[in-house]
Amino acid sequence: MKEETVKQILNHLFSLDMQYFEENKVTQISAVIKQGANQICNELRYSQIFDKIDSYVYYLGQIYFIYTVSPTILVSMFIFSFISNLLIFYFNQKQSQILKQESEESEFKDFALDDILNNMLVIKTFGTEKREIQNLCKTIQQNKINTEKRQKYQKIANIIDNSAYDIIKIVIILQIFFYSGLQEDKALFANTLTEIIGYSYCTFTITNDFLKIFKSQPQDYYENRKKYIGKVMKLFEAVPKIKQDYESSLSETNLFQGDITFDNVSFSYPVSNDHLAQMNQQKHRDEKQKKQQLNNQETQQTSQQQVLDAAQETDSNSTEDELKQQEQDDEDVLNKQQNKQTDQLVTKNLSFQIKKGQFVAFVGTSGSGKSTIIKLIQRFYDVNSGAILLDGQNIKDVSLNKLRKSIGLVSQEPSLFDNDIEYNITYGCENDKYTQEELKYICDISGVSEFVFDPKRFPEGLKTLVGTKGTKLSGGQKQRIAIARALIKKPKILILDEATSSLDAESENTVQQYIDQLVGYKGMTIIVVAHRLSTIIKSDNIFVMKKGELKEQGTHQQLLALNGIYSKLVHHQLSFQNQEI
Ligand SMILES: Nc1ncnc2c1ncn2[C@@H]1O[C@H](COP(=O)(O)OP(=O)(O)OP(=O)(O)O)[C@@H](O)[C@H]1O
Repeated sequence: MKEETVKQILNHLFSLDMQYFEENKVTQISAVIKQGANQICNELRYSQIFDKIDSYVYYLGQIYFIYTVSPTILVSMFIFSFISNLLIFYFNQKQSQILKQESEESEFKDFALDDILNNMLVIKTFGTEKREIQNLCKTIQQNKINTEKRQKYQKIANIIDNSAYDIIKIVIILQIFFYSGLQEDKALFANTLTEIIGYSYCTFTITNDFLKIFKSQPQDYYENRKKYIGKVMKLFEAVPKIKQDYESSLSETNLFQGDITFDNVSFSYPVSNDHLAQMNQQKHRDEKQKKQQLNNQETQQTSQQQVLDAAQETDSNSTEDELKQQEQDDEDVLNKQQNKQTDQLVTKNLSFQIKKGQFVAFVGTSGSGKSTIIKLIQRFYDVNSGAILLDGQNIKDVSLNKLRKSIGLVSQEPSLFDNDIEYNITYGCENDKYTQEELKYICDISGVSEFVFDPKRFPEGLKTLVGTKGTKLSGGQKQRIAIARALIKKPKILILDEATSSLDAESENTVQQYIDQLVGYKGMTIIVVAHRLSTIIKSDNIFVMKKGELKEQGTHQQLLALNGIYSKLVHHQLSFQNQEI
């Protein structure tokens, strides 16, 4: 049941576009899935209460019997059952309030722990181990206090639960003795004693179930439901702006050939929910300030000139009208911005062409939009205006699967799966469709063979486990595995997004040599985003970006001769390197 729920959630997650994952923390999504799946399963179990209809029919018979013997006994049984159940629910409620807090804290503790593990390097560099331990201990301590409190309430609820049933029995016995004193047929009355005591559980169970539906437990239950299932439902409310079609399969011949055209492309990032929330908060703060100012203004005006009251009132009314109008305008702007883009264009009227088999590079200052262009080519986002064409087809009109299968990406910090090297390299091969010769060849051209087949350092060869996020490998090794992983899927376009910029000079040189050898490989188009200009000197075309605009383009020599932005960048880097030396 749980697997099915998790599967449905994951299916939905995979249907969402990259924007969702750029806006939401991975750890939070993971917690929602885990807790939400549990709650959904509980809900399904809870609905089994309605399966008890049979038992209720049976209880009704028992109630009727007690009623015929003595309605007073029946009423007193209900009253006692009701009171004791209320008490039990009260303590259960207390318990679950704390449980809720406890689970929030434990969720927070998990995030804190994840954060520590993900930032181990930063913590060690800054020497903040002690502070991290103290912070985590504080959370754990608070968690412990709440657990103790919850256990106390649990004990009280258990005591009442156990004794309530006995108290009801005593009450029945006392009442029957009282009645038997009045009844003539004492023997008959005594006979019913055992039967009524035997039936006493029915009022207890009925009131308990009744309260479960209408009183505190369902409330707590729905609280939790709101908390976790609500979040899961919210997750299901998220709709992809770009439909994902990861299920369709394609043959290699159907892939794009690698001609890319940007035709007057302008783009700005969509407004994120966080940003919207911030804007809302700012809007409320501004409103408050305006109202305060308006009040001050009114008080001042009244005390200064009473004669002009009437005229002033008109004025202040008009100010109020203006304020209302302003508020309305603000709201309109906010509404318009929902599901819309920010005003800040990240690329502006961008037009260029990349021909099949070319080796091109994007350079420019930080924030000039280079990585955004890469995201747009992969259609992680849709453009505001203009069009991106692949082999002459607008990418909006083609299958996303075909687009993504045609592209191999190597990013700055490639993420590897906690498995062996072979698994990571062949990750993109559908149904393990690859031969050992193919794998060996890919390892050779990507530079993986250079280290992986060294029996001293890698006795397990391709079966060497890489560790979580590839921690057992160096940056250069990880990068070469990422290149091999991209190449084995035979992409028509290979994108290297600052693939070597986080490496040291030596590793960068090694990786760069292998990248250089790939130029012209099977007519593959190679797009490089580079900071170090020495790595792109041989490219067929260099696009120079500044503040989202394409300022220059040409070969290294042509751009140097132009003596423009590129030439300045080159000289800047050269003087910087000389200084370093
Ligand atoms: N997911 C995002 N949401 C909103 N704005 C973004 C997002 N990603 C990037 N930006 C903004 O878009 C602009 C261009 O960023 P981009 O990453 O494309 O630049 P870049 O040239 O690749 O920079 P760098 O060389 O530093 O990596 C920047 O102003 C950046 O703040």
